[in-house]
Amino acid sequence: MAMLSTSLSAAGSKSAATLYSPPNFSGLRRSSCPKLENPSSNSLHLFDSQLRLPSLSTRRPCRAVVAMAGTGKFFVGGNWKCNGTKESITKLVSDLNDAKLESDVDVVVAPPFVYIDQVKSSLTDKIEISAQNSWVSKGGAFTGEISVEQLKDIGAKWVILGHSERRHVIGEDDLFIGKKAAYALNEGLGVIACIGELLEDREAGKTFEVHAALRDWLKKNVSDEVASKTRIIYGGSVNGGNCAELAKQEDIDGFLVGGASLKGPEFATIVNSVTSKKVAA
Ligand SMILES: O=C[C@H](O)COP(=O)(O)O
Repeated sequence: MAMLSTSLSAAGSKSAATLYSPPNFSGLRRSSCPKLENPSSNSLHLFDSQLRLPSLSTRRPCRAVVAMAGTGKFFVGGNWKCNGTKESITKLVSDLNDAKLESDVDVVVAPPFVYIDQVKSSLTDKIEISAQNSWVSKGGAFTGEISVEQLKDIGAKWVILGHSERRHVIGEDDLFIGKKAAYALNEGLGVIACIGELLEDREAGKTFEVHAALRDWLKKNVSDEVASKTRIIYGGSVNGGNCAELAKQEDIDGFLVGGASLKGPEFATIVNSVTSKKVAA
């Protein structure tokens, strides 16, 4: 498997939909977007830290206004991973509070557990808080774990599950991640579920095919409504320089950003890349 890159933001789930009272979603997808002339050379790759985006300049612009899936809102999550100190996080929160963010974007940040309370009490309420993990069931004698109930108690609205770093470094598997996701959703926490594509798909530039296949899978195995409501977001070296081009792509309903989310102004640029999605080429 490749490193994490594709995530399902499960805001379409019943529980999360209740939490966020989504407005009328159109669920419209572009149907007339022309195919890339040379998908293998033009397509984006999902990458780890060694790999970088290929040039996007040869990508043929899509002459269509993109209608977002899900709530109709772009979704940008900042995964701070195991980074930060009280001091650096104070600065990051201050930069985010000062930033001008497009209003029609769901913005979420995921600090390390120990800083959630600090962030929650100092960050603008326009940005919601996510955890980076949660326990698979109700809390109890599970040393070192954090329960969904505790996350809700401290004000978190989301949790990232299935991140490749937890799959490959910690050893979590699909079954365990699936149980965690089910528990969190059932308890009313939004889930950002991460699904890595195969390395050979990534290297063949099939990232967008993976996104489309995910949507098709949901359609066939769950329902048209869930397929339409689920936001499929992209993660993997998204930054201030490549976000606008990435945002235009069909079946990219937002981003999960790692390193670039640690810099407030750059993260704001990524959030505001939604404007490029709204512009008809
Ligand atoms: O959770 C985020 C992904 O692992 C991407 O991280 P990155 O933007 O630092 O490549």
